[in-house]
Amino acid sequence: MNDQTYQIEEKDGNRFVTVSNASASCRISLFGGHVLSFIPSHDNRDRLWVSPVAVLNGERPIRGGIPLCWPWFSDAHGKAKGELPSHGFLRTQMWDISEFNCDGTTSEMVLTPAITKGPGFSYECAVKLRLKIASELTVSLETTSLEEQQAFTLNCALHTYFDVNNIADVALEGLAGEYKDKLEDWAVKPAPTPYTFSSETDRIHQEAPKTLTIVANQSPYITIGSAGHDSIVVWNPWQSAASMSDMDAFGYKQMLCVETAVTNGITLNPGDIHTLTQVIA
Ligand SMILES: O=P(O)(O)OC[C@H]1O[C@@H](O)[C@H](O)[C@@H](O)[C@@H]1O
Repeated sequence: MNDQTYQIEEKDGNRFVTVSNASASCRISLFGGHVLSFIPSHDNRDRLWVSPVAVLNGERPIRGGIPLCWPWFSDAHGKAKGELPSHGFLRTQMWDISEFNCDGTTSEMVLTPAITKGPGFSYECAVKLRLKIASELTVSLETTSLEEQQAFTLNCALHTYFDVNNIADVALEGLAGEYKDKLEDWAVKPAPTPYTFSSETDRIHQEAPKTLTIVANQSPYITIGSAGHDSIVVWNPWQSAASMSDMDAFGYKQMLCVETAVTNGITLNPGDIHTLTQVIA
């Protein structure tokens, strides 16, 4: 293993990995297998947002970066709300680095979680998070069924918080068709055109385009590629941020979650591999 181009810092009971190469740098919390920043060298601007008051010591999920949702999305775990953790249990456990390679301009890292079974999910499987850090960041959450006979179904998401500087200047391009509005009891509505933001937003889009663009001040700023998904989730808590202990009251102005997700269930037969990928360019 070439460990010359990443550093590990231990802090508050957590471990943070910084990967740097000629193209970009990327910081990862091993608690959650959670990408915290992605900074391309050409403009030195972080494409990801982390709340200034995020809890990073492992006591709760990290508000910002790329939380991993698995094996269920939100509270869709089949039990009463609150009985099992929102978004599953990958984002609240320690991960290990199992592979690393760097050729100077591209770094590839594979992370593995300690636990893949728990209350609410009892199937045999292996999970890997593959990161490719270059001028683009490619994040792939891979699930392999190790079951011998039975099939199982899961949901998952790359719940990315993009740093948008000022939400009032932002439009999201590429979404069409209908979405389910969590804020209005899952009412089905058409995607707005233009897709801008002026209030709390919590939507599951049923059309799952491969490419979306975050436009800032009428210029394309971030391109989001997606694969292995059936939905796109768009979330901004707006003033509800004021009631979140790990977000400041105006934090919503700087962030937009655009999540590459499976929310309708993917069924894996024995030996099947599912890969959910997001590419941030
Ligand atoms: O606070 P959490 O568990 O990280 O979830 C944040 C948000 O995540 C989004 O994906 C959900 O659609 C929202 O309903 C939820 O509030």
